[in-house]
Amino acid sequence: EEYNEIARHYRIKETVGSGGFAKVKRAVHLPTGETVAIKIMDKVALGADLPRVKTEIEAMKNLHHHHICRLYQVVETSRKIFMVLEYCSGGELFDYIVQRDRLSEIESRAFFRQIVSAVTYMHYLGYAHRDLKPENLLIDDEQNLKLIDFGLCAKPKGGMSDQLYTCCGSPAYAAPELIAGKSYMGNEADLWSMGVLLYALLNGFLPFDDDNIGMLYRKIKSGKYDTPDWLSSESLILLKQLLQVDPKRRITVDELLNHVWITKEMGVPVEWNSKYQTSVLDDDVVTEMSVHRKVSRETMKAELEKWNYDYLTAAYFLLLKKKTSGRPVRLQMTL
Ligand SMILES: COc1cccc(Nc2ncc(-c3ccc(C(=O)NCC(=O)Nc4ccccc4)cc3)c(OCC3CCNCC3)n2)c1
Repeated sequence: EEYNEIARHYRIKETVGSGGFAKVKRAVHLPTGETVAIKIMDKVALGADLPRVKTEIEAMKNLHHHHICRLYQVVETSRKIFMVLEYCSGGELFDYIVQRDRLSEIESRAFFRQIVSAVTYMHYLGYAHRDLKPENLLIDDEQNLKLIDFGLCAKPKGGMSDQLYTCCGSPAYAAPELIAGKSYMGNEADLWSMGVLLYALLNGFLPFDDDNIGMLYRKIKSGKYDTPDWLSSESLILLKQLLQVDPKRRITVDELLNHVWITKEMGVPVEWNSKYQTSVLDDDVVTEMSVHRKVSRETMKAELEKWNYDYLTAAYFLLLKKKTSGRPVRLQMTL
């Protein structure tokens, strides 16, 4: 009976992944036919971590970016929290790299620019991610990356490093100042993780790796890593600026946006502003929904502008997604 409300509008399919507190299932939004991901969390299992989920949900309501996984709807029952999220049909960037051994500099640059766009957007809104790694970067059906935070680690800037031990998995992407237990700036730590990510894209393996956690920490703090001969000199320069052990000497997002490696063959700096403008409601979608619900456009607009993240918000975002993908803006069965 916990699934009744969610089952009214979604047909639940297979599990696509599970992590500490959550299980993620693929599902179909029945009124639009669109595929979504539903993250299911058990409130009892979450225990003291329940407030973190609420924080994350509020954060996601403010994070509207084409390279950040979108939240469509939240359903809370007595024992469960369901987050209806954007589904990425290409799976994890991690698997994509593993399948190809390593990516070319051209493909690495295309992906890395999207990561820079999403992270810069977050930082400008005052958020740090703290768990940037290929498992938290998903590929959508247009080969675009979508940043997620599966481990409930996204926190507003600044924070204690105990977050790392309690919620973030492998420290292979963690900045030296973070694992040293010092207080640290979330955005500086994100820049380090982006260095580890770029290294993983270009090489197909990690700059700092060891089965022994103590050895791994020593390698991270040393800041020394192998430089295979396929790396270009510009790649080496950028990696050196990102994987700077001293956070105060590390490159900043502003310097990253138009870095010579980032703009090479692209000609333009990274555009980090969001392509989504949620302030103005889309007329076609409002029309389809008001006709379907047999209410006036004004009534439907007023309802949508509450942004309750209920089934109306989900229908709106999913119809809008259909429209931008060139599919008909049509609602099927009763909404
Ligand atoms: C094709 O085969 C496949 C194979 C695999 C996956 C897919 N697709 C597919 N699509 C969508 C998801 C998903 C999206 C968002 C969230 C989430 O937790 N959002 C919350 C969120 O993003 N906060 C946030 C973001 C930025 C800043 C602040 C907060 C959770 C899951 C998924 O998950 C599967 C997991 C499995 C374990 N590793 C991580 C992904 N998988 C498809």
